[in-house]
Amino acid sequence: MDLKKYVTIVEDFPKPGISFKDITTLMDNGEAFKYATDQIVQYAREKKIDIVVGPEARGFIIGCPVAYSLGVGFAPVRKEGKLPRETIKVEYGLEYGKDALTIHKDAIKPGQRVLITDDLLATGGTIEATIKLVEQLGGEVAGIAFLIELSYLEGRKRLEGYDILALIKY
Ligand SMILES: O=P(O)(O)OC[C@H]1O[C@H](OP(=O)(O)OP(=O)(O)O)[C@H](O)[C@@H]1O
Ligand SMILES: Nc1ncnc2[nH]cnc12
Repeated sequence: MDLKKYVTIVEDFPKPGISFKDITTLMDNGEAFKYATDQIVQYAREKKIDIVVGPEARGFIIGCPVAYSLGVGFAPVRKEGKLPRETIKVEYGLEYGKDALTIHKDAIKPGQRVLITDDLLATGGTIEATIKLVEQLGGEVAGIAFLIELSYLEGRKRLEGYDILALIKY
């Protein structure tokens, strides 16, 4: 299936100069969403994953159906101030901004094999921060899966040494 045809490109959103890749037109198509999810599930099975971790908000959309299908848990990474219990925090930069990400301290057990999921790899800041959170808790990043990679932003360079799956590339 050619997943790229389900992504809608919106120029100059949310700021001038950003070519926004809108995945809602992939998600609202049952066949395309299932196909994309199944591709990631297949990848995750080979990696023998114990838990899926995804950053808000779009990392949840990709990660939760994958975790459900694998029969493993999902641990949310959220922006600062959203998780109610004790957290650890990492600051990061975005293609269009700056923020901090947090995870509950007990979300991952030391030695667990983790799949990190997100909709899109841009500069890599979000996933670099997510990796730091997982590793600070003693998790092993066994794989990282995206729907989309913006190759021209070279985010992959920041994730050197990690195994990456990207279903659609620009
Ligand atoms: O590779 P990067 O440069 O870090 O950019 C990619 C991130 O940016 C978007 O999330 P955003 O922070 O806009 O939040 P959202 O998912 O809540 O819309 C996207 O969903 C990725 O998580
Ligand atoms: N160009 C882009 N399109 C969609 N989501 C993004 N997150 C960061 N950059 C993005």
